[in-house]
Amino acid sequence: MTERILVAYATRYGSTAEVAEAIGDELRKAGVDVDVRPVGEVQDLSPYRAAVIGSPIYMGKWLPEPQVFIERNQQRLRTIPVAYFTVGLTVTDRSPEILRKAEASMDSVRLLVNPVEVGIFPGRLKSSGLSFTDRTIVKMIRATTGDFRDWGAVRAWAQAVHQKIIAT
Ligand SMILES: Cc1cc2nc3c(=O)[nH]c(=O)nc-3n(C[C@H](O)[C@H](O)[C@H](O)COP(=O)(O)O)c2cc1C
Repeated sequence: MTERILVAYATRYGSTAEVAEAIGDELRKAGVDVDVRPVGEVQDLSPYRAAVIGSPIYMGKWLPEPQVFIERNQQRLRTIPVAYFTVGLTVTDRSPEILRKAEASMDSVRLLVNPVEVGIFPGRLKSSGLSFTDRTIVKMIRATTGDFRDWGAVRAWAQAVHQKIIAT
């Protein structure tokens, strides 16, 4: 079987795409071929030995695209190791309650395909470039803007995922 791994992601403002690229880089360092793709561009899963799929959280939920992708491809995904990652701002606070809520954003996809690993990472919120609706929500909830991504944690997680994949 091929050693190629897919890292597929959804993003609205690019921060999850960069997390996906960092995961891809780390897997490449471990010696595997990796494709990092927006989930909407993935047509065929047959080349892949494993898949890492991630989304940012918006209003407590994953974006729809990766959920639809997992639902559509659940049969194939159930035959290979799959890992999920979630990017959100609340999880800069690593308290159990906050992490449990962030975990809940993956409940529906976990029911479809059980992952070998999950990762929850702090993201980035920019003050400019947001859609009108998102800007309004950010103002309303007085969200803190900034880049809280922890590249060390992302890379360590990618290494752990690689270990799980080769052990499966
Ligand atoms: C309108 C809006 C709603 C958000 N809702 C949540 C949320 O419910 N939980 C959370 O942890 N982060 C939330 N965030 C923060 C995003 O998950 C974070 O900024 C993420 O890094 C964005 O990813 P992207 O740049 O790939 O789109 C929200 C951000 C916006 C703009």
